[in-house]
Formats: sequence, structure tokens, C-alpha cells
Amino acid sequence: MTVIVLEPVVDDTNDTNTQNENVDDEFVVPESNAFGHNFRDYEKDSIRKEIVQEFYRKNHIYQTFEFAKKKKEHYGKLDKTEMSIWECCELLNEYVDESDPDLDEPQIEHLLQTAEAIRRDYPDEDWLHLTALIHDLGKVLLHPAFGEEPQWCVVGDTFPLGCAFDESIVHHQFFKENPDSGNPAFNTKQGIYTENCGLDKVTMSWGHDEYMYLVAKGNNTTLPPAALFIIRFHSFYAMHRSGAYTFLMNDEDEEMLKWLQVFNKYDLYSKSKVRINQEQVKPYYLSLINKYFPEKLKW
Ligand SMILES: O[C@H]1[C@H](O)[C@@H](O)[C@H](O)[C@@H](O)[C@H]1O
Ligand SMILES: [Fe+2]
Ligand SMILES: [Fe+2]
Repeated sequence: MTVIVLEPVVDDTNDTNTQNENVDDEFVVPESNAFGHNFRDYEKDSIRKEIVQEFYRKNHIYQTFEFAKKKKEHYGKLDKTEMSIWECCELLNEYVDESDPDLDEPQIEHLLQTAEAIRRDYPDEDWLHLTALIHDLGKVLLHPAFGEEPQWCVVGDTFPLGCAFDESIVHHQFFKENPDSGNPAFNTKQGIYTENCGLDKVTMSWGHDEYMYLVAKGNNTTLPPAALFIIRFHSFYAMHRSGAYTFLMNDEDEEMLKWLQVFNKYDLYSKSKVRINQEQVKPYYLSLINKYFPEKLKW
């Protein structure tokens, strides 16, 4: 198979840097987000603050162990529809993520921004480019074809259920009203889990991470295990950023975490108002999709 590798391209009409000047530079973590604030600052007054807070209030109250298990069973059947990866990317054109203090652009922009940024620094790891492109495709659960799930059970940071909620989780205060907080089987540090059981055994709050992991696995992707780990746990900030829940992790998880931390830099800090020229980069990503996925996937 011939893979045509184009240089990473940004639509720089609003940017003072030109594409050619940028191409050899490493991705630089910006000092502030598109609203002039620190990234992931959930307390800072901004036009996004209230929307984000209300999102996490609902998310933390309604995400229970039982709820997440049921959703996983339901969507794990992959009997909702059939479509290609690119079709799914295009569906995300319509959605803005209510949990995100750093971005109010349609989701397809975020996918391409992440993928193009990581491609620039890791030109030879094509699996990482594709992982970045698809990591948030699970947000398609918001679409009417999937029962129009509300945002609180699709986006936002994720956390383990069946054990105590760690204080490093954003807006931790809202867990007070989660029924699992009063359940003695669930509210101890280890809860229902055995020490170092491995994250694969943990029931995470339901959302786009777990769903896209099920889709990728259920459609027999040839992406490496690190890609599946990134997709499945990229929203688990309490683990990959705050270092919480290490008692649930095994040696394999620790290994995979290294790639997740590489990925996170691009997922978080590439969020900006600079748009990627979709038509220009599309052939490259189609070639990767072709390499790692069947043409049509079950969703
Ligand atoms: O608001 C964001 C967004 O929903 C991302 O897709 C998710 O991965 C992050 O964890 C979350 O903070
Ligand atoms: Fe995400
Ligand atoms: Fe993302």
C-alpha cells in the first residue's frame, strides 16, 4: 500500500506564523488558552465557567456504578449503526463540549488540531496520529442516532466507580449527592477492587473514552495496545495528571501511562482558535484509517 505523507498543515490565515517557518519546530505548550486563562482552570471566572460547573454537578451526581455498567452493556453490543471513521469525524462538526473550559470550537477542529500537533513532533509514529484523530469520536453518543445522550454521560473527565472518589477529581464537592458515596461497599479507598488489579478490571464512569475503546476493539483495529489505552483513559486526569488511584494499576498500566502522558500534552494544549484545513489533511488520515480499521465499523 502506498501511503502519501503530507507535511502537517495548519490554516494560518489568522496566524502570524507561516506554515513553513513552523514546520520544523517542536510543538510549544502555550501559556494560556484561547480565553487568556490557564488551561484546566475550573475556578477562574470565564464565559465557560458556569456551563462547565453545571455539567460536572450533573455528571458527579448521576454517574453511579450501576449506571456505568448498564451503559457499557448496552453500547458494547455495537448494534446502533454502521459507518466509517471519517463519517463519524464529520458528525462531530455539530458538537461543542460543555465540560471543556478551554475550547468552544466544534469537536472536529479539536481532533484535527490534536492529530496535526502530535504528527509534527512524532512524524514516524503514524499510529499516534490516528489515535489522536479518533480519541474523542465516542462523543458521537450525543447524536440523535445514538439516543441523543446528554453531555453529562458522554464528555468530561472520568473516574473509577466502586471505590471512593479521589479529591483530585475536578469539582469533587458534587459527589456528596452521588448515591455511591453513601454505599459502604463502594466508599472505601479500595472499594470492590483488589490491590493492583489493573485498570482493565475497573468500571470507569461512562463516557466517550470507554465507548470508543469498545468500538475500536470490537471492530478489530490493528492499532497497538498503547493506542487503546490512550483512547480508554485519556479523560482519567486524576490518574494521569494527579497520580491518584495507583493502587488500581498493574505494571502494564504503568508502561502504557508513558504514552498517555505524551499524548495528553497535545490533547490539552493544542486547543486553539487556529483552524486546520480539513480538505488538505484528509487524504493522509484516510490512508491511516485504511491501514488500521475496516472500511465500515459497527457502532
Ligand atoms: O472537558 C474535557 C473533554 O470532554 C475531553 O474530551 C476529555 O477527554 C477531558 O477529560 C475533559 O476534561
Ligand atoms: Fe476526550
Ligand atoms: Fe480530546
